[in-house]
Amino acid sequence: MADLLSDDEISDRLPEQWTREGDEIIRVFEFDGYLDASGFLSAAAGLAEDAWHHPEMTIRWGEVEVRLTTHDAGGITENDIDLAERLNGIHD
Ligand SMILES: C[C@H](O)[C@H](O)[C@H]1CNC2=NC(N)=NC(=O)C2=N1
Repeated sequence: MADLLSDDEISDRLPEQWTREGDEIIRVFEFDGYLDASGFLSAAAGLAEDAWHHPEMTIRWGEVEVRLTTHDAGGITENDIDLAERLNGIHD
């Protein structure tokens, strides 16, 4: 199981456009409409399954909010950072 990251490690490794809220890292990905957001959601779910690391994702018109934490560790680990970077990669 991945170890919890320290506050400094989280700050240093937080990917672009992501913010930290307590035990989670969050990004709201923006899109031109609902179907674009839906396509991202599906692709993101595939990356999560590949990583075997599953975020909470909320789809709204024109955006997908992604919240990542490592439940098994009770906080933020490198698994969260790594998946956040991969999600940036399919959007930015
Ligand atoms: C049993 C299963 O391997 C675990 O629940 C995995 C699955 N996906 C997961 N996703 C997240 N976000 N955190 C976990 O600790 C986690 N653990």
